[in-house]
Amino acid sequence: MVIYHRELKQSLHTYVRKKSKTCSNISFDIEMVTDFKSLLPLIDISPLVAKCDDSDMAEDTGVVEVVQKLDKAFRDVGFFYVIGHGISEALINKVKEMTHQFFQLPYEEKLKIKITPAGGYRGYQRIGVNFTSGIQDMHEAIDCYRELKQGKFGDIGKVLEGQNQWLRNPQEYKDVMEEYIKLCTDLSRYILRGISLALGGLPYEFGGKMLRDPFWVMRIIGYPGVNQGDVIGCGAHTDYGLLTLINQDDDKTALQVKNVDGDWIPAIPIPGSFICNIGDMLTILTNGVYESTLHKVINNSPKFRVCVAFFYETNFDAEVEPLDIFKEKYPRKLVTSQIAKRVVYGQNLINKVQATFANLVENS
Ligand SMILES: N=C(N)NCCCC[C@H](N)C(=O)O
Ligand SMILES: O=C(O)CCC(=O)C(=O)O
Ligand SMILES: [Fe+2]
Repeated sequence: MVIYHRELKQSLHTYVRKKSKTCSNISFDIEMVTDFKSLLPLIDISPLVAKCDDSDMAEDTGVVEVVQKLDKAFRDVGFFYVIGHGISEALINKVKEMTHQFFQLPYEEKLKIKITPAGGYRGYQRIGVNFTSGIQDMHEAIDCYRELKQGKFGDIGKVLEGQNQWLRNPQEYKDVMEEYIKLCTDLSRYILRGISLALGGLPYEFGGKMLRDPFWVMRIIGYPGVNQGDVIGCGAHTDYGLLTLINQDDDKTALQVKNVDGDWIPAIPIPGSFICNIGDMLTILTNGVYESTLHKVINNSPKFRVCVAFFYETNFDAEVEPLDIFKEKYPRKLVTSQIAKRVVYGQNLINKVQATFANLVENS
């Protein structure tokens, strides 16, 4: 069952607009916006961003409040809206505008940066190339990965070696996206510090050897509009890494998140926000305390929808397993989880990529 309340959406938007007009320091009370059953929680993380590099951040009352909200959001839903993140709404919007422009180019033009296995699975894929659980996804996309130094990770790394591909159309697309990636990387690191505190650790529990040199993935996605019925834009899945930051179009609701009761909650867009969610590697590191949540995309609007998803990951060669501190604090949590208890991040990623693009043949 999909819970979708027009009134709820209306009131959420009015609430956000009113708040942003009346307060310069926007602050939300999560409970006023959501009950965790029909809408995702919303957290203003500005105190965390402000104090992030202070050694005494854990004593700040603003930080403590954010941390409590993060803990509740991640235990109950695994998803939340991030506001007060410090990335300008102008940049967030520019990224989406340029992405719309890219997808409007003629097909032949987009094919100039076509994804191939030999090119490290980087670049443009037409609608229907991507599969989730064996079913075709109705989206086109550009896939990008952090640069992998040739030979650094042996045979595992080789699969993803290649250059990210960009058309000079729109002109400054590459530069804007690279700036955006940098800011998203920083923001993810800040949120991770909050998560570390939320789990009862020090801010830097995730600074150890698995996370010193974090990998990242970015998917620039376009979902065609439809005139009737539900078309699966992306089938139900959990994300593979640590944290995901989703930047989606403001004017259509398409992403749906499964809640604890098994209902699909619509992730109604909130302008200027990111949606942040947990990936499988965080589930393993936290010994299963924070579980990655199933989500899917159905764009049933007649308009083309874009989403830019940034995935913040561990080191490429990290052997990911529960951190000792969380094993001690939360024993036996992972025993009940569906997720493996130990994986090599890069190998796990490659298995996913190869399954997703099983039908992609060289030179097609
Ligand atoms: N890097 C991430 N998380 N990408 C998410 C894509 C999810 C769908 C993919 N076809 C799959 O089957 O997993
Ligand atoms: O389009 C969206 O809103 C989310 C896409 C997504 O879940 C993914 O690429 O992993
Ligand atoms: Fe996802």
